[in-house]
Amino acid sequence: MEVFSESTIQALCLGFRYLLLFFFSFFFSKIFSLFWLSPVAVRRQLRRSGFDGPPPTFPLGNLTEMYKKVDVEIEAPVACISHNIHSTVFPYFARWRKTYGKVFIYWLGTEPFLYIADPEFLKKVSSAGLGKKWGKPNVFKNDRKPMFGNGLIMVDGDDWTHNRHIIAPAFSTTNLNAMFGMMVDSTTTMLDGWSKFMSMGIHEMDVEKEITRNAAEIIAKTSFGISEENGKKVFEKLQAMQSMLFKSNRLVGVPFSKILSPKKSYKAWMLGKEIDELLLEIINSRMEENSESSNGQQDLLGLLLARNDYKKMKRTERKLSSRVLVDECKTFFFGGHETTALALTWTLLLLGLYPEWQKALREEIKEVSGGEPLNSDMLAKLTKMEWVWNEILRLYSPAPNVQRQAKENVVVGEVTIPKGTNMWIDVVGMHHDPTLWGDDVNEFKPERFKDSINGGCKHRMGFVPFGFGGRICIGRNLTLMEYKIVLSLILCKFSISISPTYVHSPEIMLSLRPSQGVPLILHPLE
Ligand code: HEM
Repeated sequence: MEVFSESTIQALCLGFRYLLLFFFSFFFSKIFSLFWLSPVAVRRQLRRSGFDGPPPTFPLGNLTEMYKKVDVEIEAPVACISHNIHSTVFPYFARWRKTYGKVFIYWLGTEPFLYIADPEFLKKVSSAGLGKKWGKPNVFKNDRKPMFGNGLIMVDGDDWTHNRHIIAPAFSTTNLNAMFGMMVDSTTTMLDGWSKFMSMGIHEMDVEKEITRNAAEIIAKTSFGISEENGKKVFEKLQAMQSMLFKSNRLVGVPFSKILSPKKSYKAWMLGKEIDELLLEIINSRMEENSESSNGQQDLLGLLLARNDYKKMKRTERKLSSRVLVDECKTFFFGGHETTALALTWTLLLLGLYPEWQKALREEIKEVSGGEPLNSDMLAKLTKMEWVWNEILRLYSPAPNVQRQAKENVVVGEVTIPKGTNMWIDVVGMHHDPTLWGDDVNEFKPERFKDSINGGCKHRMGFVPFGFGGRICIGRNLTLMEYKIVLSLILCKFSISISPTYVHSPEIMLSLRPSQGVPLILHPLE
């Protein structure tokens, strides 16, 4: 018996075809609108507001020009080290600035970015961005997910306010002082290793590697109470992921770019998963113990876990999920060691280059400590060291840029920045701008910070190594303390000079790093 007549079946097939056609048209029109029409509308609006920039192509935006190979002259070692690094690390920005000025639009794929190297404009943006108008760019949240997840550095809105409020007490003076001993111990162990090498006649070493490992150990112990062995595992995997995600040019902002490099995306995802599992194990065992760290003070993980204790929670508060806990740990593990290690590494390089400053710092340490072991009160008196610290953060800012995204239309002075527009604040560009700092902008002159916390910069927003506004770096006091401890201990034990094998070629790999390491020659002091 026939259930459907032939004509009914034909009508059903036709209907199905129309449905499919409708579905595909709808899907493609959505994609077209999302990745083409909306960006074009944003571009028109920005141009109407007076922002120009290099013309983008679809779907790469300006990536082709950004990734164009430039003949970077690997600088001659040591004798010709120049601190004029902006056009080396951001050649495309240096080029575009000549044509379009210090504020212009460029495109990462189909994502509009407002490039900013004008502190006055940044000031206006910053004061217009109170509340929740500015957040972190979705394109980076997605791209850097395996690295930071929804940790403090990436999260926005109420979640950011909530998490920052919980985390801030971990950086109180009491907690920082309690970390002092651990920082000294880790560093002393590292330096004992250096002394052993020297007793075997080995005087040259790549200090970047050593300092980075030490900084990772310090953050693992002080913030999470993690054993050296577990800390090392997390550290190695994070390093592998960083190199995978940021070492080569990628199609950030290009629609479906992850599908275009499936192997890389899969590897990054796998590494992210392995780190998450390791951290989850650590979190669970801390939960079983007690939310207090072993030495009685509340470290970062202790605070996060205590916050999750039902007995201490307010009725309106939400519990932090395991996902959030893992993401915060990842964020702090990475953010907490890499930048500090780089600041120290660049410092050692420059102290090798300017022995008069090495001598001045050594004398200051001697004067402040009177030959006694360092303590936290002494650190505050190391003022010349603080000038050097600031000058390093100016010339070789470990965080070379800061980004934001307009979460709604934002009025900045006379212009409206449309919702969805990203901002790229070129920290290196501002720190090397002669109109802000004078003709000696590319010289190493720590004394410029002697009488001014801004180093004599003509605009207070021209020096922003730790970002600005409410989202200023939460770890800035911790990092300065670690910097002073590690540097003091090194300078008291060794003299530093630069190895003739050193090649000066700073590169951006998320942070600003020496691409070929920093081989130094060390000698024990009498
Ligand atoms: C020389 C060392 C450091 C530099 C140059 C540095 C730089 C920065 C910058 C520029 C920002 C602002 C990012 C933005 O606004 O988008 C930031 C935020 C942050 N930093 Fe640091 N940082 C350093 C050390 C540290 C340390 C030691 C930690 C942790 C122990 C840390 C944790 C964070 C976190 C969690 C944020 C996000 C804060 C928020 O959005 O509320 N940083 N850092």
